Amino acid sequence: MSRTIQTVDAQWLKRLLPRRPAQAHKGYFGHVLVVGGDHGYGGAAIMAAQAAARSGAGLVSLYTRQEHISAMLSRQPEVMANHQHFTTMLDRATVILAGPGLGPDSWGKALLAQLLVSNKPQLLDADALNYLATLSTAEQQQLQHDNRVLTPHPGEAARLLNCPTAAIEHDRIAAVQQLQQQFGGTVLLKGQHSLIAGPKQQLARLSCGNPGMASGGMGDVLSGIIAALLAQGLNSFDAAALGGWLHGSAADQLAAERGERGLLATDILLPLQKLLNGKT
Ligand SMILES: NC(=O)C1=CN([C@@H]2O[C@H](COP(=O)(O)OP(=O)(O)OC[C@H]3O[C@@H](n4cnc5c(N)ncnc54)[C@H](OP(=O)(O)O)[C@@H]3O)[C@@H](O)[C@H]2O)[C@@H](O)CC1
Ligand SMILES: Nc1ncnc2c1ncn2[C@@H]1O[C@H](COP(=O)(O)OP(=O)(O)O)[C@@H](O)[C@H]1O
Repeated sequence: MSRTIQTVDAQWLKRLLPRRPAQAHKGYFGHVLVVGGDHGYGGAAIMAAQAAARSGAGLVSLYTRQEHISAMLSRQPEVMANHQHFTTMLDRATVILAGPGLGPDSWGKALLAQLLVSNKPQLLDADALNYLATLSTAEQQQLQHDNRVLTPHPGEAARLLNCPTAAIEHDRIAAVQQLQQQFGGTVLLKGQHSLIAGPKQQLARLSCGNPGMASGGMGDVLSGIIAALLAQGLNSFDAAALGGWLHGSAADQLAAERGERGLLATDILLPLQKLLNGKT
């Protein structure tokens, strides 16, 4: 069935993120648990946690390798970082973000086996997607749920659909819809004019973003933004679409001020807070 393509714009922000109630406390805005950062990849998980904190989540925790804990705390002490008590951390979280820097090894796989069966809202990126691609169709179907966001780049999308990356890029609309049908929830297919397909036949396209964003860690920051929006109560489609718009619009502001070349993923955090609050 063909879906109408919606364009995400600033109106979505007004509609989906109204002013906070005056009596609000941190418990109103959810608790994101970031799971990632195997040896050598701590930065990805740290950037995702930092982006979630900067995007309005009430609380953010990070489960990672012991060697990354002090880097996280010195960079952003608001994040609760731990390398033990995974089950307790999973129980306390309201939203799970898994994948950035998680790696392909047994450490990450064991964590995924535990968290994928949770029915809490989830965002899966990077190595969590690569793991999903290794499961049988029956296992993939068993793990589907509507409040889950998958954020593949075209290389990851190709692994999920078991086809060449060129086939994804050849027909991105068909690819995002096929991913959504096969894996359920919402799928955001990254790249120029990212596409978002949701569980109720929704389809949206971003017109923001620029090639300055082609730098390592940019997707990790996107995952943190979307997870924070899930934590604030948005459904998977709205969180992915609005998160993608905030991410691309922040990058466009930076590119207009400073140019595209040399844009870094953590730079996105600078304009992000103003954008989130409707101040451009
Ligand atoms: N600071 C840190 O700690 C950082 C850590 N990171 C962590 O590193 C881990 C590996 O993640 P990754 O994305 O680099 O590896 P991977 O999926 O194998 O991609 C390479 C392959 O996929 C393809 N491909 C990639 N992008 C594509 C695109 N847009 N469009 C099309 N194709 C694309 C590409 O194909 P190529 O074009 O090169 O032929 C190549 O085959 C992961 O844990 C991540 O979280 C990163 O987040 C960076 C910052
Ligand atoms: N040329 C481009 N135009 C618009 N957006 C882009 C472009 N290149 C990259 N991006 C965006 O930057 C992000 C890159 O994510 P990803 O490939 O997962 O990076 P990483 O794995 O390094 O974090 C995605 O949100 C993608 O849509």
